[in-house]
Amino acid sequence: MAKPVQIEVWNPNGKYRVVSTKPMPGTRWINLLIQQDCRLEICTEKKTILSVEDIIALIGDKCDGVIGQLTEDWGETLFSALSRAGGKAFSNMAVGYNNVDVNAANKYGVAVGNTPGVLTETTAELAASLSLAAARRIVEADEFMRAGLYDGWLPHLFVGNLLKGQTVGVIGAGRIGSAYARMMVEGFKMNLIYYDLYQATRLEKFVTAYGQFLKANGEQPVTWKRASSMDEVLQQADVISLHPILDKTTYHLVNKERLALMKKEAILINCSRGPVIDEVALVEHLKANPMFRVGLDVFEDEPYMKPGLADMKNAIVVPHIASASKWTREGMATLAALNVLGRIKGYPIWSDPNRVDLFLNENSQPPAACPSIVNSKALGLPVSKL
Ligand SMILES: NC(=O)c1ccc[n+]([C@@H]2O[C@H](COP(=O)([O-])OP(=O)(O)OC[C@H]3O[C@@H](n4cnc5c(N)ncnc54)[C@H](O)[C@@H]3O)[C@@H](O)[C@H]2O)c1
Ligand SMILES: O=C(O)[C@H](O)CO
Repeated sequence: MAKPVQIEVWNPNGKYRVVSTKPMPGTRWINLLIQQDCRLEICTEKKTILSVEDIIALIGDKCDGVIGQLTEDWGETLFSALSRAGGKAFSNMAVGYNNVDVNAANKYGVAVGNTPGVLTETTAELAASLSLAAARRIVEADEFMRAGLYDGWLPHLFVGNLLKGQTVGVIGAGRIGSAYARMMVEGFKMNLIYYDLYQATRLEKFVTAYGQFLKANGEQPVTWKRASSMDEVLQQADVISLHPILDKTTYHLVNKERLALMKKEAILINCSRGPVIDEVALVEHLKANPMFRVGLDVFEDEPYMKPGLADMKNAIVVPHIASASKWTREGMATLAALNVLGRIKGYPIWSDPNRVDLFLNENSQPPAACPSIVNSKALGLPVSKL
């Protein structure tokens, strides 16, 4: 039998029972649920990653919906438990949902929500921060200062790479990849090369217009190119940032052979998912190429790093914080709660999950719709006309 899990209860007499597997930032998401007759149970267990057994205990015999986290394994076992408890809604508090078996959710008629849009700029800003930190060796220099090793200015001290005029490569030019590309092109006047399965038309128009603006002001215009293969990006770019979803097609997308295609002094950034890079191959590449640098927010076996990575001076590592701004995390909590609430209430699905601003406006009631349900078509759920 599963062990009881520690919880905090809001609105005990609410008609619908909603469980959140973690406390989440802000209070708006809590208020929105309790105003709509939900009894909310928030798991306050100290353990960071809940097991399937812990979550089964949280679901119990009656549960209308669950808000969960990307660290949890949402597969057949949990969706069948949720369905047996009468639940028909689950939402990840994340845009990525590689931890969710959507086919299993479909089988049990459970809607799967995610939280796009609200984290686009925040995540892109972290990718840009890692790019700058790697190019200018900020972490190494900071450690050097704190170790009391600075004894005066020297011509060769922590010489790094200038970004202006270099080429930024983006793999996966969706919401976050495009936002990152715009930051690097506009902020640092870098040229763009990108690879995606689809054409990033708005991004291309942006770079063209910015290039024209620079030219009209007597400056070197920036350029863009849509690469016909990922290898072309790896060979040509000076800074490469990875932003695809994680699925079978992107697992170990960057492997030993592909690392070897990159420039010896290139910078590789990963704010997507750890398994997009073969991390063992990356450690070997970092050892063999001291001028090659990486900035990693995500890891293949999170929360662990592959042996040797933590010792590499040419690697900057941060603990999956790319979406960690207050506004974004509170917004993610709101969108996840509204996905679950909307499904419980039988609301239709918002027609454009990239346009979620109306749900985030604290001064008005959110629309009566689920902001983003990834399997709405498979479940035949109606689309909102709002
Ligand atoms: N580190 C973090 O905290 C953090 C935060 C937010 C998102 N993410 C990750 O970033 C991912 C992207 O988020 P998004 O909102 O930009 O999603 P998105 O769907 O807008 O963009 C993903 C892009 O990847 C492209 N793509 C898919 N398969 C590809 C392939 N094989 N090769 C090249 N491109 C491919 C898609 O066509 C799409 O344009 C999420 O799925 C999530 O895993 C991580
Ligand atoms: O997919 C996501 O949303 C992130 O990894 C957490 O912000």
